[in-house]
Amino acid sequence: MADLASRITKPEDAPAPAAAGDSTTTPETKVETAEPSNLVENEYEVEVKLSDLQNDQESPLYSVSSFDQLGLSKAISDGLLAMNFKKPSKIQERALPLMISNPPRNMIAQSQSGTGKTAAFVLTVLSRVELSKPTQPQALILAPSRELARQIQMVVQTVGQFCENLIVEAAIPGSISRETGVKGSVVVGTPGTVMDLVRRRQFDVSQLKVLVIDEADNMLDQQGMGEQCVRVKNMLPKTIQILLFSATFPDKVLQYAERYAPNANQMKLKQQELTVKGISQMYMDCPNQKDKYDILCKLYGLMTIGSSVIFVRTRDSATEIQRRMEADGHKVSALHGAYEGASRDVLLDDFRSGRSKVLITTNVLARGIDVSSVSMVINYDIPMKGPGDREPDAETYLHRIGRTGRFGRVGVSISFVYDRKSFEALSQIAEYYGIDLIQLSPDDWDDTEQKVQEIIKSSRAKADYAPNATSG
Ligand SMILES: Nc1ncnc2c1ncn2[C@@H]1O[C@H](COP(=O)(O)OP(=O)(O)OP(=O)(O)O)[C@@H](O)[C@H]1O
Repeated sequence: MADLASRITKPEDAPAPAAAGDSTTTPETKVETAEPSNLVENEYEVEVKLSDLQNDQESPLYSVSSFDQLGLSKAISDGLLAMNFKKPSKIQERALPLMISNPPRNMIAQSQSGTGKTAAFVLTVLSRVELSKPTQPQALILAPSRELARQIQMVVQTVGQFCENLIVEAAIPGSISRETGVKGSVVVGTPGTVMDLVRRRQFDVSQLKVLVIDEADNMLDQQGMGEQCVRVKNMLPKTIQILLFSATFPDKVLQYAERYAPNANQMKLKQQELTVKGISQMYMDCPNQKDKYDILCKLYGLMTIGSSVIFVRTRDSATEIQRRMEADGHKVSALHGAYEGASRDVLLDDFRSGRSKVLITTNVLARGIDVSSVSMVINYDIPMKGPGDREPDAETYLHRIGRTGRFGRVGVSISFVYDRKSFEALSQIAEYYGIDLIQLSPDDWDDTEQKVQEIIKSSRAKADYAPNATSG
């Protein structure tokens, strides 16, 4: 099978694990291979500090300025200080001045997963809100899932903790009382619920100044929530400032985004710049479909060193794997769309706090979810899209693995392949981003364990340098 994939490398050609958080800058960047074993050791002995990364021009966390230079109010700056945000990341430093300047201008902004896009738009929103009108909705942030909407709501509240009278409401199923309607200056919601609230006249959108769409490529996709987002926009004031954010903007969606947010400033990345180097991307060559489950169980010990997310294709397989793993004595949780909202909230809260360490889920949590203790992501099924799941879904792959390696941390992703279709799909994804995947073999468990463990352990060591060990 190896001839199918020039991008998939055997262990002996594998690059040494990357230093935490610096971004891939060129497609062919490889670690020197003269003495690979030494290089690997060196990587783990040298601890990379967040401040070093933020001084490294190649890193997406690099910036030359401080938050003080960005013209934010004292209350907002105090919020950032309380969160221990010392310096902006690249996207924050570059996009913020464009977004908060007047007259307001639209923005389409792309930056790698885990590089602080949320704070970039949250700071803009907080800069625009008049706190003297605390119950008048002035900013609307849309996200694709209830979990992401709740997480963003929490970030707005945390950054805005010193903004007096700031009320941040979540517009997700079951959160807004019919009697009162929406009564906050900042509203974070999912498109369907927002549309219902506006139609029922429970959400006064007449004074909205900013519309943010997070995960915008996914949200504007005509196969997904595109139509709903257009309807929401049509209900809003024509002068509203529109900010579109994502780690991925495939060309087709970008053209559409440019129409949705006309005359926008743009910050774009090249395809080969999208992967985060702190994530060591590996793949497990499973003998067949049936063996995937046993291999997963064998990995269980490694998965619980930090926290892990296992992505599967369907709700049914999430439930089935959970059932089998629990029957085999493993402690895991499953979260997907079939659960009702309140139980989803409890499940994710348990995972955030570390009460549960292994989460089995579908694409519902592929995007945006920020749990910094996640050190491993498993693609139990390679993400596919299109009719009959024919094409590899490169965007979803990137968002899924981006649940680890947050803001300069390191992590591991392991994608399971077992037949020609899954192998080819993964090869195409690797080719698309210009990445070299490291092969793991189920026949050499010592080697597998060593490779994965080294990285996970170094991620724990580096957690000391990170500003907030578990956030969101
Ligand atoms: N300037 C900063 N200094 C320190 N930590 C930061 C800074 N900005 C953001 N962070 C932290 O980095 C983590 C990742 O940020 P965030 O969730 O906004 O990433 P993102 O770019 O939106 O990722 P994704 O594409 O996965 O949605 C969060 O835990 C956040 O608190």
